[in-house]
Amino acid sequence: MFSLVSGVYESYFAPSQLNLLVVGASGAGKTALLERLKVTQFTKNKKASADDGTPDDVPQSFLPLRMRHASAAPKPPKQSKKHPTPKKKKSPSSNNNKKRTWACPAPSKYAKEESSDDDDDDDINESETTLDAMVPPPPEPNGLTQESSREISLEDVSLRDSERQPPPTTSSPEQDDKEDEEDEDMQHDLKSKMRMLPLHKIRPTIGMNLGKVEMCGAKCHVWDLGGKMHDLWSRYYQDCDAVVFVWKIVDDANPPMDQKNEDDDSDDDVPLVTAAQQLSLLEQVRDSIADDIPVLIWGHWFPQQQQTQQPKKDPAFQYNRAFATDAVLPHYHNPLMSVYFGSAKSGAGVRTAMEWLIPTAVRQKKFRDKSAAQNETA
Ligand SMILES: Nc1nc2c(ncn2[C@@H]2O[C@H](COP(=O)(O)OP(=O)(O)OP(=O)(O)O)[C@@H](O)[C@H]2O)c(=O)[nH]1
Ligand SMILES: [Mg+2]
Repeated sequence: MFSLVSGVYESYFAPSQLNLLVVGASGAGKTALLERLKVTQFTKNKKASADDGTPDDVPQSFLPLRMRHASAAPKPPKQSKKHPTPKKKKSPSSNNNKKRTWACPAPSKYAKEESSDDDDDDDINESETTLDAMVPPPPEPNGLTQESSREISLEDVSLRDSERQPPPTTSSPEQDDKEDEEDEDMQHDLKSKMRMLPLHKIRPTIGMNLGKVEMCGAKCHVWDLGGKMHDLWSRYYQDCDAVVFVWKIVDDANPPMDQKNEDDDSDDDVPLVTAAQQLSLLEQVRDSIADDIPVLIWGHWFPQQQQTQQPKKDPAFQYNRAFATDAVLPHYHNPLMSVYFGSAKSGAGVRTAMEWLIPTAVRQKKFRDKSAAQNETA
């Protein structure tokens, strides 16, 4: 009887849980986007509910081309609890009030194994985030155990963002703070009494940042992976429900002055990233992610890129040359892939983009769960 009641609750009333993977070239603005998500006010009636498009309602064009979970062991229809999280500790470098913890974003198949003393974490605090977490990636789909995965996991990386020295900057902290205050005026969809972490405090990610954000009624575990670790991204593909590919809008023929060359040894400057490199990365991700996983390409516009080496004659011309939709979207129509533009700094476009992605991901997840259950009974 209890299982029946809990099953009904899980199916119809419990909030959805999603694993959201954020990837993109180093310096593209993934962590900045994560920070923006935490302070963004989403539309109340955009809640992704169980009724938000049942699998039966999915048009033929939404049906997956490759069923990711069809051959794998079916997942439970819902994650009743969130991933196990070791005890939290404050990062020594933390200069704000956010909690910084070490965390393990274990794949959903291990969710059952977590202990009951994690219950106090079940309610996701939207402002709670695990920054700079060095975490073991999910196990390989080829049967590697977690232990063996750890041998080559991100834990092996000895550097932590928090242990680094701040980069040499041309502006003083006072100037940065003043700029941040000025930016307050142009914020979009900001939660009341909330303020985004200042951009100059965001360090390059070594490993992964785990953010827990509630968006459109879904509890999302946001995995923000370091761009320099793209060889390890594939470990997360199997267990994600949606992907955000952060595309920094650049003009290869006219790079901004404040970018550095790849050969520069310093990790702290924003690396030079070209459209060609990003396209190559995007192709790798797209080839590896199952077709039934929604992919949001987030075209990230950095205002300072207007300071290019050559004076621009026509901004519209330059913008069009920098980013053409044809370059990033496949030529076939895939309704599970979309491009949105905006800025993490101001929040412009963030709400709209996520209000497409999250309900789509919830619906796709329900479809996969139902298909997996059908395969099990067949
Ligand atoms: N002006 C401006 N700067 C931004 C914006 N987003 C990020 N930045 C800056 O760009 C730099 C890189 O941003 P990150 O969010 O750390 O980039 P990332 O993709 O997480 O990079 P990795 O962690 O190295 O993979 C930071 O110094 C930010 O301050 C933006 O919207 N506008
Ligand atoms: Mg980062």
